[in-house]
Amino acid sequence: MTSPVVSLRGLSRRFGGPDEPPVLNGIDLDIAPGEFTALLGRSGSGKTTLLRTLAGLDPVTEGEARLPERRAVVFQEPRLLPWKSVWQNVALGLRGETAANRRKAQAALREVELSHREDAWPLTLSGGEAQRTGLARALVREPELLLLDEPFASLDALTRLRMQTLVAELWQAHRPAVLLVTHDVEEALLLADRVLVLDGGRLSADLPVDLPRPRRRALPGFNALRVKLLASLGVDEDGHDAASRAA
Ligand SMILES: Nc1ncnc2c1ncn2[C@@H]1O[C@H](COP(=O)(O)OP(=O)(O)OP(=O)(O)O)[C@@H](O)[C@H]1O
Repeated sequence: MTSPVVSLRGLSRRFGGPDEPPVLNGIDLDIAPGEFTALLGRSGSGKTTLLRTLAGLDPVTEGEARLPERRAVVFQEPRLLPWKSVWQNVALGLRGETAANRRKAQAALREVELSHREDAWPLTLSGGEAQRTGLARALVREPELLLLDEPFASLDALTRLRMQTLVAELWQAHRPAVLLVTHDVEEALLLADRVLVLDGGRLSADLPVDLPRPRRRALPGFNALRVKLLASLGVDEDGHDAASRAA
């Protein structure tokens, strides 16, 4: 087996004192090069905390984390610098607005279909355009690990569908390992090879998604996986809390 691009062993993270339960509690996880992984879990289960550790933004205080050098993150809000143009924001991924980096930024903007907005100011962009700029800024680094923290959550439904397709295409073209944090079970199944569920500080499910690509909701097996994942999140098919229904 090729060696994993990410390897976590016994990773724990606590924010409170020693009496507080840890947010992450002894996580073991390997992610293979090029693997598309989705991370689900209830609100407050620690998804962003895990993503920030993989991004190298938070220190590892308990356990071990082996991470690749080239990592890039796209957050829910695009976090663009308003005083820099679109291409200059993309070039931030490269450190330095040289002619060569400008060409790389332009190539990344072509890939996210935003060439026509290269000189625009971030405040004039739509939500979808801003997120595509964020994606271009991540891609331009040619990351081995691309971390996506609910990148479509604040977009309207149609833009969200377009962005999901774009991310699937970019992943197939560049093949970084991806960790996508999402609340959306269908989004996880449309994009990922593997879905993890975080619960009580541990990975409570690790489900392979062996559906053919391009993915569609109408594929045989899609709904069965959806129901299985919802169950591992403690929700039944209609969105009811399984525990409260059983009571
Ligand atoms: N810097 C911090 N200081 C103190 N507590 C924190 C910090 N960051 C996260 N937490 C706590 O850790 C827990 C997990 O937070 P996290 O944001 O990782 O959850 P999440 O699964 O991403 O939630 P959501 O789905 O609502 O975004 C929460 O209880 C949160 O309050």
